[in-house]
Amino acid sequence: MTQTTAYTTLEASVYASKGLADCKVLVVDDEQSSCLLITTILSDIVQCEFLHDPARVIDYCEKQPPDLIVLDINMPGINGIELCQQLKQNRNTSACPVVFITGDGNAETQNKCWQAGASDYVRKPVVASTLVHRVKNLLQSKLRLDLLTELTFKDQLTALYNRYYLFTEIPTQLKRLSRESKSLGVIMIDIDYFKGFNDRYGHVAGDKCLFDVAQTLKDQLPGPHDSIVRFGGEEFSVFLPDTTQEECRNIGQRMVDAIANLSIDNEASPLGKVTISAGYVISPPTNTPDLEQLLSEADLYLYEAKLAGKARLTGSTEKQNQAC
Ligand SMILES: Nc1nc2c(ncn2[C@@H]2O[C@H](COP(=O)(O)OP(=O)(O)OP(=O)(O)O)[C@@H](O)[C@H]2O)c(=O)[nH]1
Repeated sequence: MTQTTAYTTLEASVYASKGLADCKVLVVDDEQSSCLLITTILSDIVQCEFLHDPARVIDYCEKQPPDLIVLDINMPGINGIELCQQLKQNRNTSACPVVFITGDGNAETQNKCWQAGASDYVRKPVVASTLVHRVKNLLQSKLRLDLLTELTFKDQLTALYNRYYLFTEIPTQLKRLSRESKSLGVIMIDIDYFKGFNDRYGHVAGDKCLFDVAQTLKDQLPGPHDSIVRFGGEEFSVFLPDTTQEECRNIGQRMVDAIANLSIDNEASPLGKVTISAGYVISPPTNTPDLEQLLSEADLYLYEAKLAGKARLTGSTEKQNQAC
C-alpha cells in the first residue's frame, strides 16, 4: 500500500461530507395542520422533525442539534421571536439558521424577526417551491461553513482538534470556567516507543496506529464539552471542563487502559504492544490560569510517567498521596 492510499483512506473516513439529504430540520409550530404541511414539503429534500411545544425547543436542540429551524411566530407560552433570541444567545444553538413562517406580514414584525437573528422569513400561505429553495440555499451555505470550520480546527490525519483550536478556543473556555468558579482538567498524552514502531512497521502503519489511538482516546471522553487535541506528532492533550481531580484521574487511567487493551503489536516496546504515558493537572477554580502553564505542568507529570517506566498515568493526585 502506498502512503498516498493510506492518507486518502483516512481522510475519506474523516471528511466523508454531509449532504443535503443528511441535514436535519426542526419545524416548530403549535398548529398541527401547518406543521404537517411544512414537514411534508421539506421531507422531500431533508430529514424533518417537529415540535408543537416551543418550551421544549432549547432542550431538544442541545441534545440533538438540528441544521436549521423553521419557526412559527405566534405560539402559546413563548412566541417565536423570543425563542429565536434565546437560540441565538445559547452557544450550542447560536449558529443554527432560523427561518420564520408566519401569516403576520407587517413591517414591524418582520423587523423584529431580523433583529432576533432570523436567517429568512416566509409568508403564509406557504409556496412550496419558495420554502424548499430558501431552506436549500441556507443549508448549502451552512454545510460549506461547517466543512470550512472542520478543516480549520481539525487535524487531517486523526480528525481530532488541532493546535489552532487549542490556542483559540481553550483560552476562552478557561476564562468562562474561571468566571463560573469551575476547574479545567488537562491531560497530556504521548505514545510510547513510537519511533521504534515506525522503524519496525513503517510510516503508513504508524499513521494508522495514530488514527486508531486517537479514536480510542476520543471514545473515552465522557461529556459533550470535553475535547481532545492532537498536540504534536504522537502527543495529545485532553481538556475536561468542570471536572474534579478524581474524575480527571479516572478518565486518564481509562485512556491508558483502553490503549493497552487495543493490543496493537509493537515489538519495540518491552510490553510488546502500543501503550501511552499520561500526565494530568487540574486548574484552580478561582483566578484564570494560564493555558501554557497548565500544559507545561501536565507535561511534567507526563515526563514523570515516562521516567517511571511508561504505560502509566501520573498527576497531581499521586503527588498529594505521596506527600501524605
Ligand atoms: N507515522 C507517523 N509518525 C509520526 C508522526 N508524527 C510524529 N511521528 C513519529 O513519532 C516518533 C516520536 O519519536 P520519539 O519522540 O523519539 O518518541 P518515542 O519513540 O515514542 O519515545 P518515548 O516517548 O520516550 O517512548 C518519531 O519517529 C516521529 O517520526 C505522524 O504523523 N505519523
